[in-house]
Amino acid sequence: MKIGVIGGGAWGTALAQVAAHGNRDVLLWAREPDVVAAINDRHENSSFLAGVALSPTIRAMGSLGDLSGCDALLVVTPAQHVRAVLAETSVGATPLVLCAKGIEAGTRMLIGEVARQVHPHAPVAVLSGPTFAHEVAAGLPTAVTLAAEDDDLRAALSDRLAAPHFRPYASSDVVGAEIGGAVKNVLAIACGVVEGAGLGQNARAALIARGFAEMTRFGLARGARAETLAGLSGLGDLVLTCSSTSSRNFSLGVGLGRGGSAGALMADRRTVAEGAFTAPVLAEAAREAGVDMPVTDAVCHLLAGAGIADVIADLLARPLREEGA
Ligand SMILES: NC(=O)C1=CN([C@@H]2O[C@H](COP(=O)(O)OP(=O)(O)OC[C@H]3O[C@@H](n4cnc5c(N)ncnc54)[C@H](O)[C@@H]3O)[C@@H](O)[C@H]2O)C=CC1
Ligand SMILES: O=C(CO)COP(=O)(O)O
Repeated sequence: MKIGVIGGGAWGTALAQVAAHGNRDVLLWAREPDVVAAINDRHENSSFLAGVALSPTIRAMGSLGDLSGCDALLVVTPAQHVRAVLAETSVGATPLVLCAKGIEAGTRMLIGEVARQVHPHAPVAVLSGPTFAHEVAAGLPTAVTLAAEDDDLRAALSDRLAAPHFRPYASSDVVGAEIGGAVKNVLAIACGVVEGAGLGQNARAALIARGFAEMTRFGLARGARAETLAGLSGLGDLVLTCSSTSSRNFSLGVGLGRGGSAGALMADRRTVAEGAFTAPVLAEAAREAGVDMPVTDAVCHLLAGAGIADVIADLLARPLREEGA
């Protein structure tokens, strides 16, 4: 199975490195000519994944047309760009493995829904989980959820992408795998705020637990399975990104918690903090589904410039409720 990767950011590059395990050929499309040149000439991506010696069997290209002939395409651009990039890619019935974590603004579509709309004949899979790109690229042990409805596709992709340090767990719950990854980015911003504002470890643990309740309510309303939400792509990734400044979303939250404005914190950054884009659309989608997501709403207010003290006070002043409700 010849793998093509769409997106030469940190995660696309790390996944190309995984797929190149055992000196297998991998094609990688990157948007930036300097990234294409650095990968082909020096086997490095100093722009997005500095300090990693890439496999020489990874070949980078600047034209999406060069990916034709691949047996599966990993889609690893930021969520808000997936539609445009897929529309430029000749896909046909080639399986698409979606690795971006987010919900499309405007349409409120999960990325799998976007992919199916743009390429109705392409089977869709989702790869998601607790996976800091730099750790994966360094060969540290990592486990992910690999979800696809089709049994054969799931097995073929798991076999092809598994490596001694990279362990996919198969699932047929595509929607569940997607929702965990999208929602945890928003909750990671909230946990970063707790850190930045010095609200303490108790508050962070409470946010993780109540955030997971929120993720579960939304996921179940959208057809996800509870065990997927409690697995690697849901709870696993939530715990990772809510506890480390290696997370761009958590770091954005730390900045907000210290009193920075979202605009200033997001300006000029070359890397993506998906939660900032997902939060408003997730809040809309939750309202549409009749699901209460107070932490997500709080993140939206903070991103829109509300003061931390007011947002925290509002969150804590909500009526008391049953834990399982
Ligand atoms: N970095 C990580 O550790 C992980 C990232 N992800 C997800 O992977 C996706 C990609 O993130 P990263 O690789 O981290 O990106 P990154 O933050 O390292 O780099 C930004 C990427 O955005 C691309 N980009 C910017 N403008 C674009 C446009 N108009 N059209 C297409 N692409 C554009 C850049 O070419 C670059 O590849 C995100 O959804 C992220 O949540 C998932 C798991 C781990
Ligand atoms: O998704 C990730 C780890 O699983 C990366 O998180 P950040 O995008 O917050 O850095």
